[in-house]
Amino acid sequence: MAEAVPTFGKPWGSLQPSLSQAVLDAVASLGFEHMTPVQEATIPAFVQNSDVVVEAATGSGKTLAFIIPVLELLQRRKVKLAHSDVGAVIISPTRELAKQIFDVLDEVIRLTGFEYKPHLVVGGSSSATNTADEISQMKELGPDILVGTPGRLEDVLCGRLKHGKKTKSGTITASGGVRGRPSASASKLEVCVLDEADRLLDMGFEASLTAIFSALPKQRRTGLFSATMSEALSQLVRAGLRNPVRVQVQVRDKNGAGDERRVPSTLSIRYLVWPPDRKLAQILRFIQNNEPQKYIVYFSTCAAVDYFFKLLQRVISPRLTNFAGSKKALKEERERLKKYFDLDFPVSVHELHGQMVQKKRQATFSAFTAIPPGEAGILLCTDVASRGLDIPDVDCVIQWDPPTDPKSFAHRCGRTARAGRSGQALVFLNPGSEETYVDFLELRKIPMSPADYLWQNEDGGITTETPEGAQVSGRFSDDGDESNAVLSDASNSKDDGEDGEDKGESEQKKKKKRFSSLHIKYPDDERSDRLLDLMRDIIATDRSIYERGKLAFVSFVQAYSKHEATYIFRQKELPIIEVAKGFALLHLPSMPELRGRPTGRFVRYEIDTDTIPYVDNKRETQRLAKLEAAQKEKKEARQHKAAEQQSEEKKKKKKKPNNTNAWSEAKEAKERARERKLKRIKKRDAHATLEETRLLEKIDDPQLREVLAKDPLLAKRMMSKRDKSLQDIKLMAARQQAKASSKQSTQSTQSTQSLEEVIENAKKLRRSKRASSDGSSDSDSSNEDGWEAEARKEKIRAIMAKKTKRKRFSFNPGFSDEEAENEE
Ligand SMILES: Nc1ncnc2c1ncn2[C@@H]1O[C@H](COP(=O)(O)OP(=O)(O)OP(=O)(O)O)[C@@H](O)[C@H]1O
Repeated sequence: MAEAVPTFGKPWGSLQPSLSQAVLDAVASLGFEHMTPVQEATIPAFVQNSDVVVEAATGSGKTLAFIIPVLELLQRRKVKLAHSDVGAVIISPTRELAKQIFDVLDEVIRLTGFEYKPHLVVGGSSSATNTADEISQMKELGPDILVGTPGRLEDVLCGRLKHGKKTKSGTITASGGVRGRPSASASKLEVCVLDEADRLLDMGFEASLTAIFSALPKQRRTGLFSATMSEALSQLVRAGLRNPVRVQVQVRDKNGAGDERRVPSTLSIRYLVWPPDRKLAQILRFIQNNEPQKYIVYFSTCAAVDYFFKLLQRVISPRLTNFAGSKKALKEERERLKKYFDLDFPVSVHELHGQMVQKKRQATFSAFTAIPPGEAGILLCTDVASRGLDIPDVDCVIQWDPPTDPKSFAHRCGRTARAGRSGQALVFLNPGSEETYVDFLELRKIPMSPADYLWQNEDGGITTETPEGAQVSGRFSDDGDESNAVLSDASNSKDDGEDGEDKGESEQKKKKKRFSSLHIKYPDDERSDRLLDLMRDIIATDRSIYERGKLAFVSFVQAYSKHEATYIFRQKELPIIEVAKGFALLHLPSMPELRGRPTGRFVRYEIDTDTIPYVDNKRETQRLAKLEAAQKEKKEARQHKAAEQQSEEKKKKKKKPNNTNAWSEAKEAKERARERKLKRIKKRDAHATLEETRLLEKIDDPQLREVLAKDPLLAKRMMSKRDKSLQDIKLMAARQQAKASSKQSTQSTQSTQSLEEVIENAKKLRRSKRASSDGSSDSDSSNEDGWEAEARKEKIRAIMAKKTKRKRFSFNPGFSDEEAENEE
């Protein structure tokens, strides 16, 4: 059932089937004369035993759209519930929302006079004892309706896990688990409601929900409620609901005309595309420019909330308790701040995020809700407070940056303009691809229009007029071109050309203007810069803010990469230096995201960060003591290192002469070895000479002796016992010598000739010997030639050998082998 309905519907009494009188009286006591469209469409279907899936804008009255059917269905039961039986379960993703639903339910029950006992079942107890106490209290009470978060409801309805481990998503780990007894019985349950159902799945509660469903009877009514639906939710609908009635409430403008939208028609959403270092000044100017009202400012991380909470507390309401200095100094600081932020009404600052303990969260929520008219309040929070929270009279929602989950955008804005009241929302976008976010939301039926940039005059007054002569210095974006366009052309002419123009053309124009700001040079806002300088001065006096600032910036940059719409929020295009300036950082932290970015535009605050004190005296004393100890330790470590280095050097020095000794020793050893070798050579030479002399002495023939003396090699060969053929030569030579002595011949030549003859004869003799042994008489001239050549070679080798040092002892051991070869 999809219906297009106006903002308010029919009177409560017109509903069919009609509601019980007690319920009608209760809504009348609440001051609600008419149903809202979602109530009008949902209550009859739910009461008539249909499962329902309801999608309606924020603040449209969904809570009563399920609370009333829950009470009516329980009223229609014929059998009363036993003490331990639960008749209805309402599941919510966060504790705050569960508490809020519980409060509305409790109030309506009180007003109806029904005797149902509601009970709140949420996590957050700090100890097991507390949990045990809660369970025993619950058992004693015997509640009929449970309102809670999935994890704790699972414990109550399925039994608490005694052994084993539950994972974040509620499943039990492989080690298995043993559950205790359930604290309440759901076997008679009539109705189960899942509020912010898509969020329940987004937060990973699927396993817990499955466990809870398994403990509920199949014959029950189930209702899913949310302002946004997702594909996962459709799956859950298919799995857990039977023939559900779908209620989708479409919102049109106040006259019931125009385009369908997903946000209330009374909500005006604006965006501001400016460099991110102007956000803080814009927020303060926005507060100053309006009547006292309630603001919610959303940040993407807990650390950012924590930091800006501390900083704004100091800026907006500096007190002696959060100020390190004298009364006079505090007065002076207040005066300085007044120049940039001057209000004639009180403003309180509050924080709410998931890392705060439950008690503090609840206290903040109550304090912010209780801000009286005429006072302003700023609640800084994360998306923990984006869903379902019904804080009365929130006039404006500001988003420091768009949410990582685009679905949260409508929920954040929906904290204002609730139940027909008007409200404003403002979102800051960085120039560049983030401007596409406007079209992205338009496609999701969330229309936005551009906001005015607020300037501050020297007298402190706020204006939308760009100051005359505002300097346009440098280009903001690292990627932009050098176009001379000035932002005022785009931002301050948001309504230009709208009237009387064709819509399509106007859309084109709007888009063109938006994207043109990519290349726009932004006029300097000196007062915004001076305000940031003042913030830095403040931070430099308060260590707790300084430390939070670094964490906040790092967490912000890291969260930026987690945006689901990655094509819009590109880490590379994030103007990170301007973001750091906007966080009023004293210096840039070292982080990978800053690598390769031009950091020249960031001016480091001149301070030794060790000197930044904590305002809290006790903490500062502890820090100083720690610092001193650390410095002492550092000094000692330095001294120790220096001493180590010295001893190392000493050792090296000692080793050096040792090394020289070793080297010289080696040199000496080498020298000695060489000498020994030379000695050996000499000895061998002497021995060889002695040998030669002895051999020569054995030769009787003086001529031969003379020849052989000149050719020691030949002599050696002739004398060698191994060389039989040469022995023969010797004998032959002796015989020839004897014959020749009788003949007359010239002495010098004859002796040589006779030697040649001797050799020739020896050859002949050998040939004849071989021939006789072989039985062959063939002479072999080639053999003769080979022999001669060999003899000559031998002589040359000997001469060569003479030339070397080792001529006398280095007879080539292979020579005889070679000769033997030739012999063969
Ligand atoms: N019939 C009605 N007439 C006037 N005001 C109503 C009516 N029903 C509910 N309201 C008021 O409207 C406000 C928003 O209601 P509720 O919190 O139920 O909205 P919701 O649709 O659940 O919003 P969200 O999606 O943000 O959770 C509440 O302050 C509530 O008191």
